[in-house]
Amino acid sequence: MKAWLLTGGRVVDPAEGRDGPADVLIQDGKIVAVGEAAAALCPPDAERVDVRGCVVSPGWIDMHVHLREPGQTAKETIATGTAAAARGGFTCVVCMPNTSPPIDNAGTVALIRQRAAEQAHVHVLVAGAITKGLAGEELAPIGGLKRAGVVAITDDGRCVQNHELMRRALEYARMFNLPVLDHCQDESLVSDGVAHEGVWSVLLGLRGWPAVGETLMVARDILLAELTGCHVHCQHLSAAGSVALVREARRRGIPVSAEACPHHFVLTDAALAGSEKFWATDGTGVWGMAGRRDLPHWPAYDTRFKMNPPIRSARDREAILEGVADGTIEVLATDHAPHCSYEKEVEFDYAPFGITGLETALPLALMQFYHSGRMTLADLIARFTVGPARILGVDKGTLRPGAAADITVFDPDAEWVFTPEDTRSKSRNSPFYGWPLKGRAVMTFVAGRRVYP
Ligand SMILES: NC(=O)N[C@@H](CC(=O)O)C(=O)O
Ligand SMILES: [Zn+2]
Ligand SMILES: [Zn+2]
Repeated sequence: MKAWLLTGGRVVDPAEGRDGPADVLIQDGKIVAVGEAAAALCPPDAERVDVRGCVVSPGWIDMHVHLREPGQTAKETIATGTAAAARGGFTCVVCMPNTSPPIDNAGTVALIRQRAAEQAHVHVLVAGAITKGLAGEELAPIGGLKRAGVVAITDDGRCVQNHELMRRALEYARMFNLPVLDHCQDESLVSDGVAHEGVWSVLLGLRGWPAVGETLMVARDILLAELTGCHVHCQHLSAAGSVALVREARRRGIPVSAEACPHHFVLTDAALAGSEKFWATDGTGVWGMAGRRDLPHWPAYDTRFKMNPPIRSARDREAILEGVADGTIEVLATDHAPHCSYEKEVEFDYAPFGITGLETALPLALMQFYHSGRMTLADLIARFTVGPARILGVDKGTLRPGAAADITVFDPDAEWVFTPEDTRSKSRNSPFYGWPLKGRAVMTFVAGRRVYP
């Protein structure tokens, strides 16, 4: 296996408390040395790459991805989804179980792991279901799922409504040392809502989806985490009230964590009224966008802005930004949710929820947190590395010598524009086409192999 020497980059490894210029030597799939020793130990046939101006980071982990296998391969496959991940700077993804059939038994876990071993460009970790068929009625075989290799359980896309069943799920998950990831959503409050319940849903005539529909279930999960001692991780937080509850619960030492997604820390519900209204009312919230003339245009009711949970008010977005910056929200994840064009090209009401995200998360996170001055680079990188690694209990997210060489090299200042022609995903449902982006993955290594470019 080829050896690599990455020279002159800024190595930022929050796990090791390292931030500064250093060379990195990769050999036999592992990190061999970082710093002075790297050049000294470098074998003569190693490929040397000058990465001056770039950041060398532990490989980024995206713990919320829909790869759509088995059963929905018109939207995405393990091969295309992980190619998009590699290109976006991710070296590891956790795939969600809302496939067809769902990942609620050991056989399906084995199938995905085998296909991933053959076809994936990055590591694929599997999340199993909490309940059979994600139906919320009967527990899935949690012990069997664990033995088959899942790293967590979730009914993502759905939320277990029955609190007693959820309590038992947490008790089992704790026995098997699995975190429970929850798509926090009270179905009776959300009902058939399609857009954040607020001024824009009223003006646009879209059925409202109240923030409390999420926050109520976050509260339930905190109480059950306290009762059972099981780690509960709240997925894709979107509402200010949810952030406040998680902050307070973590202060009390309850085993709860949370993630946020780029669309919730970049967009607001004004985007549903079209680009003119969005930029007029909220454009200044996105770092570097104020006053720019090269911004894209989109019409009102554009279904690329429809996702679950919905993009919310400017106040909610601000709370998410604060929560990420102060560590309440320990993880950033994409919730990459590909859908076919024919499914999205319908009236807003009828379109499926979800947007792609693997190829734009890195620049959007850099813009909103690093270029804006809200966070240091090390703290931001931690949200994509040590954060998810800790919650999933996996030995990843560091450049320590001896660790597997999963590495993300990115240029934090590269300016570029994402286009639909240019994606590696099978789907085209990103709201961020045409946006002036800042920051780009330039090279991705998985277990010492270059997987991008
Ligand atoms: N986020 C979404 O809007 N959609 C996801 C489901 C989910 O993550 O809840 C999907 O599978 O399409
Ligand atoms: Zn979800
Ligand atoms: Zn999801």
